[in-house]
Amino acid sequence: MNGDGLPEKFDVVVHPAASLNGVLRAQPSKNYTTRYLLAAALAVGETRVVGVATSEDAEAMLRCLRDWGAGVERDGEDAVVHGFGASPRPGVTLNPGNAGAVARFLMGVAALTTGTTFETDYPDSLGKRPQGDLLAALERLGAKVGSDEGKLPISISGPVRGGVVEVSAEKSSQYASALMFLAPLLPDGLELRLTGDIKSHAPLRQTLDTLSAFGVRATAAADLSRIAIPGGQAYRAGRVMVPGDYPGSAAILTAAALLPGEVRLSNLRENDLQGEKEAVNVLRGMGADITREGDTLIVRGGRPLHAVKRDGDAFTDAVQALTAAAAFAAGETTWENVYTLRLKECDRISDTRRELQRLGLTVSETNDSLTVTGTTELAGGLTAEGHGDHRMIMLLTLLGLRATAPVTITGAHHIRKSYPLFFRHLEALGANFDYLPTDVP
Ligand SMILES: O=C(O)C1=C[C@@H](OP(=O)(O)O)[C@@H](O)[C@H](O)C1
Ligand SMILES: C=C(OP(=O)(O)O)C(=O)O
Repeated sequence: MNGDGLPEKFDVVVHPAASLNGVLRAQPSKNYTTRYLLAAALAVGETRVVGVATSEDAEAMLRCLRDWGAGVERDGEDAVVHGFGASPRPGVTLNPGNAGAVARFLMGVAALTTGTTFETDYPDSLGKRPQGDLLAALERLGAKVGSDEGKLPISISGPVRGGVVEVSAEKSSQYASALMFLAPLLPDGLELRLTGDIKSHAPLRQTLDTLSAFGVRATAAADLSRIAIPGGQAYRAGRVMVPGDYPGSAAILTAAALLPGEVRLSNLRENDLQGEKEAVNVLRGMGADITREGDTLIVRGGRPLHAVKRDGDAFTDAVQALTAAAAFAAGETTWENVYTLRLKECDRISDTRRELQRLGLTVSETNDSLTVTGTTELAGGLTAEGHGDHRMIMLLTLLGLRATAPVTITGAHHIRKSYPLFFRHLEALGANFDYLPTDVP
């Protein structure tokens, strides 16, 4: 059993739900948890990170920071971090689990050390994701880098001085964010030139926001193609509060829109840089009834939805959840400019197309888009593959809630990567699940 009271490994049976009703508080943001914990470790002194996520990705960051020499204590829902400043311990092997952002941010910072090795216990997921563009930028700065053809396991040795450096932002924004965390602690800072068609602008702005919260100066062009961070700065220890998580909440909001009832979701501030905040407008554009009262969103569900065509890169981590809305929206919904979804925990274009087709939906893909034709009835009554991907599990769960017969999802424990209480939250709204342990012989 885990903190969520669920088996260590399990498949989930999703029972169709007639309605969803109730009040929830959005969990803490994944992207701000990883950023604030790292920035706290890069500061000298004590930082209290108020309300950190309890997900596997958050744990991965905490574990790696401890291994690098940070003091980390949990105090209720907070983390109290004693940072190592510009001196993470050299000669350490870090395991970032299955967390892409954690792995990449730490790889950037590893250039402060005279040697850090990265290994993952998720060789079939994080182990397959590309790191080459970040490694190339680190090499251009003078770091020594070893890798398995641009993939984990990876070793990085500094020190580096900094200067002007190009980094491709075409496959992931996380490479540039990694260098942004490194920059202020280098003697010469970094003047980053982001090359290629820049993806995931929103997380880059969250990184700038984090630097600013820790007193680090940075300037960025409006299109983010140039980011300058002077060297010789220090991260300022203090107190930061993690806001609510829009990517995970997008799944709750979509579930609430798909079924009759009224759901209130609090802790989602309006003035927030998470791109997945746009999920609210996407759902509204599809016909959902969502209103806001301060930090609370109110969904009155069960309205008929209609298809939309949107650039999904702006809300990359909400595309899977919104695909569940597309599955029941009249017409053809297309998510454009989503090539990078192929490079996440699974191939979120092809694997999604296959799972949805098996469920009876009409779906097509191009290299960088996904199109789903909505249906009024989904039979269900079969087993779908979770692909070890928390966001695929969220999508399939939402489809199961609206299906005629139950849908079973394999490897549903991988939900814990970002949203351990996902099933518990839906249960609180009236949904019904069976958990089938898969770790018993
Ligand atoms: O910077 C971050 O914290 C993240 C950036 C995004 O990745 P890409 O930049 O690879 O799209 C996002 O999908 C990921 O979940 C978190
Ligand atoms: C892709 C994701 O995370 P990461 O890149 O940090 O592994 C995600 O949270 O959907």
